Amino acid sequence: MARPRGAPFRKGRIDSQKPLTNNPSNAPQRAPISSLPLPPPPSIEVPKDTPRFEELRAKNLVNPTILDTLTHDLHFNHMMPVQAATLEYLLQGKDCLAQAKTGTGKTLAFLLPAVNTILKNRTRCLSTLIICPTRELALQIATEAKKLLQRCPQCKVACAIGGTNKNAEAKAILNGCDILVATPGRLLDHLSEEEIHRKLGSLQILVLDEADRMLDMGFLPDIKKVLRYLPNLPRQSMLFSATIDDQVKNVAHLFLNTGYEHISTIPEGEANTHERVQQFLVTTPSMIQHAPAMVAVIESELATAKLFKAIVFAPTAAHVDFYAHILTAVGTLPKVSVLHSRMSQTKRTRTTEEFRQATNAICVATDVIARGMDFPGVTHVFQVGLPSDKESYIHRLGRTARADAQGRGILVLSQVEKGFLYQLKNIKIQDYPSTLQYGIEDIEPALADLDGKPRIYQAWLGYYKTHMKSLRWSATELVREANQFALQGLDCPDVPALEKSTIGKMGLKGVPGLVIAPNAPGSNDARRRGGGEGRGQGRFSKK
Ligand SMILES: Nc1ncnc2c1ncn2[C@@H]1O[C@H](COP(=O)(O)OP(=O)(O)OP(=O)(O)O)[C@@H](O)[C@H]1O
Repeated sequence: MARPRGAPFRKGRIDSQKPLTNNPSNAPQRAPISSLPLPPPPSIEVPKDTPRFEELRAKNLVNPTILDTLTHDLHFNHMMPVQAATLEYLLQGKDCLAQAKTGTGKTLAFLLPAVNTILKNRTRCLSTLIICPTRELALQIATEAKKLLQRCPQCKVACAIGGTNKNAEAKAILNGCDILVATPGRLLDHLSEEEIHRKLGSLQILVLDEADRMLDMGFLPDIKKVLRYLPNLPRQSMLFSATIDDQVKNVAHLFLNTGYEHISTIPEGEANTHERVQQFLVTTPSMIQHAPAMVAVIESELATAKLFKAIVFAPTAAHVDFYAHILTAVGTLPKVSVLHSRMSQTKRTRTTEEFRQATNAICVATDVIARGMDFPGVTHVFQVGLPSDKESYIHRLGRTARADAQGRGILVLSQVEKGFLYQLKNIKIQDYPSTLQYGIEDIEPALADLDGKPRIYQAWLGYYKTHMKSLRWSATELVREANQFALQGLDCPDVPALEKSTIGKMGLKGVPGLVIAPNAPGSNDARRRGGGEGRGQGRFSKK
């Protein structure tokens, strides 16, 4: 049963073994987070049956300086399986499409051959172009490349990502860099400048990280445009991802030389999530309980965890702000931060860095950090509400249990969203083992000072509109659910009004239950037609 309406926000009270009662005095006592001893981060255990990097020295395949960096500075001794499977092949300059589970060292698998080529035939021109989907990932890859090149200060790494000073980026490229790590949009901006375009004139290596994302319908047109800018010279191309779909296989030939290898370290039919990640499902009666269920399951996990560094994934930036507000209001949880694309790049980069350094923390985020991000020591991944697709589920989950560490993944879905589980065949997800008690009343005090409710409502509507088919909802049902979410889940006094143009863009024109913003052209028309679309007319308000 939920906390009585209006009672104070519950604090740290879930016993993962026992159901809760309403009485806060029954809540198990937990030491404040700040007083918990902090064990060291999980150690990285690389399988010992893979070859050692030193074997590449004996075979004279890698520049000795790079090998010294790997083994002495970075303390990498044994290869990870994907490195063992691809390195010798890639070090010979061949092309490949490579697939390996999340967090298993794909970055080094493409960086090592790239860096080796740079040192072998340094042209003083841009030699390697690495394209990836997000700014954070580009910055991370650039950092990894710099680590690998730490004994070669003459080699430079630059980034071209959106949201930053374009002139400063252009200057770094024009001053001479060996590796450029870029996101597609900003890269195209730069390439339209003749001088920068010329810098790619002797490109030797092209890498598409998160290849399935880079080659999906969203990014493919831009990537094809980039391809047109590249010199018509022999080059080595490498495509890497944890998930490779048919679309990638269909278009891979546009990027890879004929005869390329498709190397996968995931056996046919095996799930591409790790056995090391225990995966659980929390089912809520409806979507309005997503937020209170999230609080309850986080508290439940926290009660038994020695360390708690969690990412909470939410469908939209507005959901992220909403969930972060609710989690912050609990008061007893580790520090909560947010990451989404509506933030300034400076803030995004600072938050990413702080979360990277943290040992006990919660980061609420959109898919902006779902792929590739290597935050050390993430113990839990929570996914609240429908993930956009199976790949998103897998990549988000892959933020924990990296490089052989352990982790837990918890998916919170409402009854109506559970059809999504059919997409996750081969992936073992158990029902959450403890009884959780929660109700919308639990979060009501926090809802009272929640800003931007209309924005959250609109984002909810926009997100679930794209999933109507899988939810088997008509437009009317979608709006009915959205309105219930606004009135009960967000505690709005009335259904928030939407601009007529927004309704049109969503393809929801004329759907009953929507409220058109007052003064917007059309709202009066709608009333004249007897559509009942005015704000707070009773039909769509609480009272
Ligand atoms: N041979 C190695 N020995 C020890 N640690 C390694 C080795 N190779 C990579 N790592 C570490 O493993 C972690 C995960 O690597 P990486 O980020 O490259 O994974 P990934 O496969 O690219 O993941 P994703 O699919 O999420 O993009 C990193 O912290 C990296 O430094």
